[in-house]
Amino acid sequence: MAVDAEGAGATAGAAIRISGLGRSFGAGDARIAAVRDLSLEIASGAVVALCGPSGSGKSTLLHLLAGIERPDCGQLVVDGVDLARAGRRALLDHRRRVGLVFQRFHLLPALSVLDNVLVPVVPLRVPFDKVARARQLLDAVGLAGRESATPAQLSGGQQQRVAIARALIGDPTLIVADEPTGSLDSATGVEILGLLRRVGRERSATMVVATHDRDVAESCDYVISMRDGRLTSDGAALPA
Ligand SMILES: Nc1ncnc2c1ncn2[C@@H]1O[C@H](COP(=O)(O)OP(=O)(O)OP(=O)(O)O)[C@@H](O)[C@H]1O
Repeated sequence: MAVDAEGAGATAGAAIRISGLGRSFGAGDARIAAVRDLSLEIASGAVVALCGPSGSGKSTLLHLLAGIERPDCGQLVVDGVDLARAGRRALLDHRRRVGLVFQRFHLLPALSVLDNVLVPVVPLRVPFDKVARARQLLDAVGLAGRESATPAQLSGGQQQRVAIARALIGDPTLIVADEPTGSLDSATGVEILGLLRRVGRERSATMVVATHDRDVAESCDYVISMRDGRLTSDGAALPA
């Protein structure tokens, strides 16, 4: 199965090439194959929705893509690096190029909005002014002026905007979002996905979004579905 990039900003060639990918948990009779014999190509810059019932393996696939989990078997090549075989250093470098967005935002409650955005780059030496970049991103997600607020002072949608800014601070080439609208009402969810798409596109980032929400899935370029750890659909573009 192959998923192409649509629209501006895409570069030639697949950013993600997956072949015969497998990941299991547990042992013996309790062994669960969360991802099994999965093959897929996603071109750089594509925005892909990943659908499927609970337990079908979506989060596991996202964790594999992000380099948080290691595959048991198969190939998982992201920007030329096979994460199944990469050494520790290469895996760390990969993780730095991934922006993560979660359903429950995972903001640190004691930190200000600005400091939350800065968290991923605090330990890193980066070729830009971290604070200036964080402020710029907060502006881009519509939160200029709220830098000193704490997460508890923000609505759910605003907290997810902070999480999106945090995901972008390291200039990711891949954005992995696990149910990013799952804690939001549906209008806010579509708005947040629109924002994520816009900021992702501006950076030509490839984006994979796990979602149960049909509206969110339809707003992506492609929809792929999983069941029992396998892909069930062929990644055809949905009609506009
Ligand atoms: N760390 C783990 N240890 C044991 N089993 C796991 C682990 N992670 C995932 N699983 C199992 O793997 C299967 C796939 O889980 P996964 O979370 O990837 O599915 P999902 O499609 O993301 O589900 P949901 O939509 O509910 O988040 C499930 O049976 C789950 O219980």
